Amino acid sequence: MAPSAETEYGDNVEVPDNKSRVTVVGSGNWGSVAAKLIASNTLKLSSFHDEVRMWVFEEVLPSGEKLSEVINQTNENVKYLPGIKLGRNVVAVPDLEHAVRDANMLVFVTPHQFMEGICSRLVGKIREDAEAISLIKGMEVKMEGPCMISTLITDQLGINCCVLMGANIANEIAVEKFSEATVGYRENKDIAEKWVRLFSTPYFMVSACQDVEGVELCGTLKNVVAIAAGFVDGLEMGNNTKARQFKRSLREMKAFSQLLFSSVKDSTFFESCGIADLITTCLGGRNRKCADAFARNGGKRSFDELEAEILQGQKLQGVLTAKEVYEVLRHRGWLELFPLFTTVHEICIGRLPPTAIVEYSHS
Ligand SMILES: NC(=O)C1=CN([C@@H]2O[C@H](COP(=O)(O)OP(=O)(O)OC[C@H]3O[C@@H](n4cnc5c(N)ncnc54)[C@H](O)[C@@H]3O)[C@@H](O)[C@H]2O)C=CC1
Ligand SMILES: O=C(CO)COP(=O)(O)O
Repeated sequence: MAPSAETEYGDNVEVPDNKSRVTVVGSGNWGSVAAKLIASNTLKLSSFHDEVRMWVFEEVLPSGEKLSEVINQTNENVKYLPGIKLGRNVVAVPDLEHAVRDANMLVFVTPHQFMEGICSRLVGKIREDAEAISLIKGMEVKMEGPCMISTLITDQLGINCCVLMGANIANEIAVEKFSEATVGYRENKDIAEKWVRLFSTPYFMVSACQDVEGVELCGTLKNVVAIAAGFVDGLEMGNNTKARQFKRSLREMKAFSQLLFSSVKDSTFFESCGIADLITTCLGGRNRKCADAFARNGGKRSFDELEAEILQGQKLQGVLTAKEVYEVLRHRGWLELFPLFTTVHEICIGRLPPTAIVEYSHS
């Protein structure tokens, strides 16, 4: 690893540090792959420090060892990404404050339901010049209305936040199968391009799109659709039914996004974050898998139970997002405009049977 300014020049000499330091906040399935991607690039790009800190929500493994210690010993996240070397320059850090201290590039990648708590712990603890990017697919619903995770980060921490979304099933990228992703940004194209450089590899092609809300809403809403796709699979309704759902869901995703933010562009739905993520998640994602099991069990086993059994600690985002979307729709009087989103939530909470997924509308 490159020597730090302190070891090279002695403690008393002020050396300007023009290099960026990256911390990944989160170490689940995608968090670990993101750390691996980034770490392969910080070694190559002279504008970044080699070391990538990865904050680990500490847990004790069945062996009695701490997850962060095992990651640092083996260079593998044995729980969330077994069998994949992260890169020796990835350092697992269980203390959140310590993980973010010194970093000017913060990559947030945790299940969305934990972000409010994480942000409140980070207030006053991060560098003032920090830039953030969120890889998190989800949103919060507050009294004032829906709040995207990038907005939560900006509002709570007072920093700019881009997003990175796409057709990105983490286990496939972990073994370096080709995929694309979209960085959504608000105004500062230079920052977006810096994120693009940090993530891009020959097997992970990233492009920038000036539509932060559109990109983030695509990533968020497709998780609701993946639940619907799982119901269709679990009921063995076939490909035509599933394709019909793609059609309907794209329409609802676009209408919902553009009702919330008139700035959302049509073209965003044709980027990796849009149609491509919708398809991959409905074919191979965790939300689809758990919803398939839910429908096969006739809705008699809860999503919480299935999530724990099937995902072994990884988290579903779609069920919670369906509830959050439903709250927005109900509050605004839009339920009837969004029959697919509405029906998904009503099936998840047991108000409707899984078969209702094709009964809601014949449009
Ligand atoms: N896994 C995938 O293929 C992809 C996931 N994403 C998104 O990335 C985000 C993060 O997902 P993953 O990295 O896959 O996580 P995951 O679902 O694999 O893992 C769950 C993570 O949550 C942590 N955790 C559990 N309880 C916690 C608590 N109370 N506070 C804080 N952390 C806690 C666990 O330690 C673990 O790191 C989600 O929004 C997901 O939609 C996006 C693209 C691909
Ligand atoms: O977002 C994803 C792929 O882009 C992963 O989706 P799941 O959480 O359903 O596995």
